[in-house]
Amino acid sequence: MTDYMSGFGNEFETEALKGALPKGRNSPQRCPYGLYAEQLSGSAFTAPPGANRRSWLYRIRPSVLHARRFLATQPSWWKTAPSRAAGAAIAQMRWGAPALPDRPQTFVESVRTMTSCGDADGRIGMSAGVYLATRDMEDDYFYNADGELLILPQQGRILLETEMGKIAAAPGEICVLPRGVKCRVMLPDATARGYLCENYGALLTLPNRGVIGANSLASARDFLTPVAAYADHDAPCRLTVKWGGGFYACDLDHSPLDVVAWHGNYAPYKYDLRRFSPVGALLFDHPDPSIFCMLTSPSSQPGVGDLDFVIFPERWQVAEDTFRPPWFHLNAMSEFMGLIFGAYDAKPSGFEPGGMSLHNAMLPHGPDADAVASATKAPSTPVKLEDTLAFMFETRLPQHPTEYALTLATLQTDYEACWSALPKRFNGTPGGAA
Ligand SMILES: O=C(O)Cc1cc(O)ccc1O
Ligand SMILES: [Fe+2]
Repeated sequence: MTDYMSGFGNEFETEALKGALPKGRNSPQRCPYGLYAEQLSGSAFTAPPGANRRSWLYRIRPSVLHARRFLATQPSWWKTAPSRAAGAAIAQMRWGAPALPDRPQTFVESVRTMTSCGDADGRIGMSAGVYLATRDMEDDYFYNADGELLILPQQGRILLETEMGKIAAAPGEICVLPRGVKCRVMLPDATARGYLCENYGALLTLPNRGVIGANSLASARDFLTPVAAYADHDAPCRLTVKWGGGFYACDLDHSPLDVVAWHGNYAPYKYDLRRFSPVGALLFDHPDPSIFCMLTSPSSQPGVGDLDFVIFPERWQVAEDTFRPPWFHLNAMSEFMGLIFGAYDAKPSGFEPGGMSLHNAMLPHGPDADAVASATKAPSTPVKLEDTLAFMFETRLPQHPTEYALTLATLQTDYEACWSALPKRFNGTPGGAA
């Protein structure tokens, strides 16, 4: 049912009907099968090679027939930067996993933004949040004009039916839906919970590996883009568009997922995070987490991410005479974290699968008292961190929690207590207290 092509940012071509792709040109006088040719630009027409992204879609009806009059729909929990909730104090913050709603909500209706930063209109920054879906988007379609969506299933699979093909994703996998690509989200397991990052800035891309070289981390060949799949379905439905932070809907008389063939380098994709090949400390010390960056949205500052998507996968820890968990630190960038499964070494308890934390720019954080107690005594033998998958959305911009985040029932109001049992070890002797 789902089939994929491999590679990252390739020039793909795919047709659901043989001969549907025009040969050797993009916009012939008449397209095969009477299809309409439509270009979807993911970058300025003039963007340099490497950054220039666009695809040609051959569809049953052009998108202008999808866009009747759009009417503003009701406000949602899906917030867009700039947006600041009143009364947010500076604090390290942590939340338990949010519960699924007890009423039916589609993927789009169920998005709850936790933090946002930058400015969607300025094409800078991101938002981080969750989806808590309990209903298929049967006659509901959606596209996001404000940014690309990075979707991380945490509980329950999703079937992301896009106009460029279908993506099936389970916990442990991610998918990316580019700005402007129409979709609906179906729930093979009836409900689905996961994390969502909306990237307003430059398209996510593979980070520079620098001295690591041409291999390791995420490999281009492990990214999967769906083959063309279309619906020739004439029935009433609804298209919702997120544009400039607002939501607008229009009625349609046919499915907008009607692309029979397409070619180009702007398309949705998925990636299995278990394919990531981590590189780490082989002798001593805990390196910076940037070694675990799997995708980045570069900013105008060289080497600095508007958004770095960093994962903490299963791996061996072998460093000798080293405090192995993350160190105490203050970061110029801000860190939103989530946990897909297992436990995170800096927070052996309290940070639960489906939960979240926010360690904002220049706010101190690090391993909790329990992690420190065990890691300072653990033998320096090789240890495998197994059955664990945490991630971080790291951005150069400070993140602002939403009203939803500040009032969520699972907000751990005593989070900072996880450090309060850290003992004073200094006692004037070189060995310190035992
Ligand atoms: O704060 C965190 O838990 C994330 C993190 C992990 C790490 O190994 C080093 C730095 C860092 O911010
Ligand atoms: Fe950190």
